[in-house]
Amino acid sequence: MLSIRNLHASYGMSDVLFGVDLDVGEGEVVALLGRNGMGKTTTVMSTLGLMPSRGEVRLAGKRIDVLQPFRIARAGIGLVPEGRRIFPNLTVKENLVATAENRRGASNPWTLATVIELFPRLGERLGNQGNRLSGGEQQMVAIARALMTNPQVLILDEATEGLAPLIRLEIWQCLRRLKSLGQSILVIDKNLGNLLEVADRHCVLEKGRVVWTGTSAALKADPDAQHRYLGV
Ligand SMILES: Nc1ncnc2c1ncn2[C@@H]1O[C@H](COP(=O)(O)OP(=O)(O)OP(=O)(O)O)[C@@H](O)[C@H]1O
Repeated sequence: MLSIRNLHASYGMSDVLFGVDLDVGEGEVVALLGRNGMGKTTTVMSTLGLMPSRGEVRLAGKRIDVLQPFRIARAGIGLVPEGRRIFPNLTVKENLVATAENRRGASNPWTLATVIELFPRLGERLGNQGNRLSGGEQQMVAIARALMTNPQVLILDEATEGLAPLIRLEIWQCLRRLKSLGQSILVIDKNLGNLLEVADRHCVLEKGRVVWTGTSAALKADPDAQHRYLGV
């Protein structure tokens, strides 16, 4: 579904990614792992055309690295960004409908009604402004907003960062539900235990290079790699 080849990126003179290859198959959940500063967010930003980069990025077989950033998003990538970035002065409902679309004509598209079914709490908060929500509620809005673009691939950068334990559980449960519905997902998070349980495959970055890829079972069975690359 999403295929990234030989991705290079830099901030000014400083090179940060050195030929990253990454695949998310249809209906697959892939975790992008690595310690702080290894290039995870940069990979996401480059994939979305939000920073200068080079390499080949395909979505459902079509080159998207040649497109303008807003067209990349419209091509079918839904981003839940680090820090959520919901519109603070819009209500929950306005946040959700602002970018909603079903461009590819999904037969069972996400709508306001179905995202509220996924996150009932949002149904009670529809009229609240974004800046009056808890961190967990903001993350639910960010996920629901991305889903309402009916993306081919959903990308979550720091899926549960800074959230209360119970809300984290809800977010992991939501990801399991999305997986069961066949949603392709690329997820970044610090909680390896949850990622091992939810993700099908893992891709580990170290200093802007992919140093390990494999299934959850393979990563579980490789404490050496966990220790070396993730400091576990
Ligand atoms: N705006 C920036 N300007 C210059 N260098 C940056 C900038 N953002 C990130 N970097 C550098 O790029 C490298 C990769 O950062 P990136 O944010 O992609 O890492 P990450 O794996 O997502 O880490 P984290 O878990 O801390 O978010 C780091 O060395 C970081 O210092």
